[in-house]
Amino acid sequence: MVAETIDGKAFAARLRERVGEAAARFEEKAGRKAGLAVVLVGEDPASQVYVRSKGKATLAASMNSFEHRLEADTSQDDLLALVERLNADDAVDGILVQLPLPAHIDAQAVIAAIDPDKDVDGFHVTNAGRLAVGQAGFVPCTPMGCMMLLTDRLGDLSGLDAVVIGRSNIVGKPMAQLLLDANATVTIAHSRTRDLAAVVRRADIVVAAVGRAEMVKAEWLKPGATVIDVGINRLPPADGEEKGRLVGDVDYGPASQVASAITPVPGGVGPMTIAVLLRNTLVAAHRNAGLTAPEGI
Ligand SMILES: Nc1nc(=O)c2c([nH]1)NC[C@@H]1CN(c3ccc(C(=O)N[C@@H](CCC(=O)O)C(=O)O)cc3)C=[N+]21
Repeated sequence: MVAETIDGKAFAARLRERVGEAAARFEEKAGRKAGLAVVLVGEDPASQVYVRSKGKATLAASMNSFEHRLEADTSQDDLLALVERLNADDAVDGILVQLPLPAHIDAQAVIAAIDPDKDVDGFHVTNAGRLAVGQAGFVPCTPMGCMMLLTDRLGDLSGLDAVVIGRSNIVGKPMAQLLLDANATVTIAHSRTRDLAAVVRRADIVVAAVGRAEMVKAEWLKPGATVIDVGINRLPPADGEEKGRLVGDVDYGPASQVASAITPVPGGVGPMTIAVLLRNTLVAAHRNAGLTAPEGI
């Protein structure tokens, strides 16, 4: 079997297009643009790349982008004060504080300071709680993007066996909850799981979110499984390369001979994360303006 590639990049481009059209209609109705504030502390090169691409995508979708770049030695109090200003700013519908933060800052305290109704990352405990009990709120962008790719590909997920590898608050746990809400039978595997290969072998759906390059092997997969690879890992440079290749958590080449469909890295889940962030921001804008968010974005 040769797996079909799930083109997250193309799917995300279509989603951004729809969000952009809806954002233009929002501007007509509300008399202002939707706005996303992104806060970056320090100079981590990878974070700078992400922040730049988020800013570009936000402007391209007819929304305002407010970028706040702070020195690496910014105090927690100064960062909290900025978050408070953004909470109070009516032009700001969504707030994203880029993670990871420098070690001297308590990331949980910063996330807790964000108004839950501007928390377009869905990281605030209020939104985690809303997801856990089935109330409307913001769902973390990466798992939401994975769900869109899965339902687009498979339709109804009822009764399917899903294995999520990884239990982070940002991806693994919310991913498992979304799959459960879609009536899949969900297993969360992690570093202490005994016989991971046997657990993965049962799965119709495998979501890999461990952050270890090419860890999930083709031999572990059930033939015909649908594989969503959340990992983005940079390999050490090979001979003659300046930078190492980007690879996922799944050993893509061999796995694509066993799976029926698989997301590539890059071009899979990553672009979906940004597209869902824009969607969440537009939903926040409608709520903040007292308007109902359109269906189907
Ligand atoms: N508060 C917060 N929210 C986040 O959502 C958040 C964050 N902090 N910190 C960093 C991670 C990482 N992240 C990515 C988003 C898009 C791609 C993406 O579009 N990747 C492309 C290109 C990869 C490349 O070439 O570097 C791809 O996979 O095809 C990747 C990674 C969001 N994050």
